[in-house]
Order: sequence, then structure tokens, then C-alpha cells
Amino acid sequence: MNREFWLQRWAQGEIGFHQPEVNFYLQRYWHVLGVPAGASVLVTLCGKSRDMMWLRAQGHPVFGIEISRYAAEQFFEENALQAHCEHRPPFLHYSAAGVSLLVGDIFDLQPSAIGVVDAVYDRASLVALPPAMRLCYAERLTALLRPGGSMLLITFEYDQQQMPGPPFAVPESEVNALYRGAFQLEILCTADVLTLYPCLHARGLTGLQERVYRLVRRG
Ligand SMILES: C[S@@+](CC[C@H](N)C(=O)[O-])C[C@H]1O[C@@H](n2cnc3c(N)ncnc32)[C@H](O)[C@@H]1O
Repeated sequence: MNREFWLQRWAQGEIGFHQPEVNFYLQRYWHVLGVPAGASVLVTLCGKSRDMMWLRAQGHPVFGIEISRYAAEQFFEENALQAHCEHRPPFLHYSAAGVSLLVGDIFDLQPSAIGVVDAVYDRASLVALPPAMRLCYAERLTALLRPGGSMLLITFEYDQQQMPGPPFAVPESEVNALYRGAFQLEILCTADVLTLYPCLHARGLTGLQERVYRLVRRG
């Protein structure tokens, strides 16, 4: 999945991944992470997710990273936030009260751009990436999260033979392989969710699970 694939999806309005409501698991499990108000949160591959507004309302300074400028502009417009935009190569940096969105490639994101963050929220992000990109992505997040910091990760699991991604299936064994070197992992929830995603059923899936993880970065 290259940059052009996602820019085209946004340009054509093919954004079935976007949830009009705040994510259920975020609201249910964020408190389990124990991230205090005032602690910064990085929302990876953020699109125009309303989850950023929810995290902001919990008192977190929110950083989002997203390749599509169009998505970032829609986010501020739909949430009636006045954003200031600066070009700080390699990113366009949009900021409004409590929310900063960096428009650019997450693989260019260094701690020097936003500092290390206290927490990470990954919904529909790891599963948006093909297998060859995932290790590099996990290493990037590990570098951006402070030791002791937490991540809430939501994945999909299904038979990858039944449908090409995205979203891709990322099994528990792969999550472990990507993160266990630097994190303690705990599964918070596993749910059968095919009926909630009729579009994925229509693409050929006969089973679909969502899994929610809490990860804590080792010191
Ligand atoms: C499946 S969507 C999920 C969006 C969001 N997390 C949500 O829950 O609505 C994946 C998003 O990642 C963005 N994206 C893909 N590759 C990227 C990259 N290398 N750097 C930054 N954003 C990227 C896409 O434009 C898209 O908005």
C-alpha cells in the first residue's frame, strides 16, 4: 500500500474505515491503560478519526500522523476547530487547541518532530499496512513512545486467503513477534465481529475477529 493508494482512496471518498462514532474499544478500555490527563497521545495513521476528539476531551494533548492533507483538513473542518498550518519539512504541521496533525509519511516521523509521547493509540493502522512494512512501523512507534508508556492496539484476524487487505489480518503471533522485544503485552478483549462489518462479509470473509491489546513499553 503506497502513498498513492491512500491518497486516491481519500480523493475518491473510499473511506469505509472511517467510523462516524468514537470507537467502542477506545471508550471501554482506555482507562485500563491508566494514562493520566495531560499525558500526550500519538494517534497513528489517524485519518480524520473522531477518536482524536475523544482523547482530547480526556485531557490529552493529541498528535496525529496522516499522509492525506485532505483528511487532515476535513478533520478540522468537521470538528469546527480553527487550525494553524506550518510547513516544517518533511511535514505540514496543523495545530489547533489540543490537537496537532502532521501530514506526511509516518516512516519519516522522528522523535525530534513531536518529542517522545506518553501513549499511542492504533486503530486500523497496523492492519492497514502490508506485511513487509509492519516491522519498520513497529520500530518507529517503539522509538516514539517513552519507556513506561502504553499503547492501545486494535487488530483484525481472519483467514487472509479469503480476502486481500487492507485491512489485513494481523494474528496474535505477529503482534507478539513485532512488539514483545520492547513491550509487555496483554490481550484485553477478543470479539467475533463479522456482523458489524457487512462490507468485509461481502468481500468474502466467513469469520472476523477484533482483538484489543494493551502494550507497555519496557524501561
Ligand atoms: C485504514 S485508515 C485508518 C484511519 C484511522 N486510524 C481510523 O481509525 O479511521 C489508514 C490511514 O492511514 C493513512 N496512511 C497510510 N499510509 C500512511 C503512511 N505511510 N503515513 C501516514 N499515513 C498513512 C491513510 O491515508 C489512511 O487515512
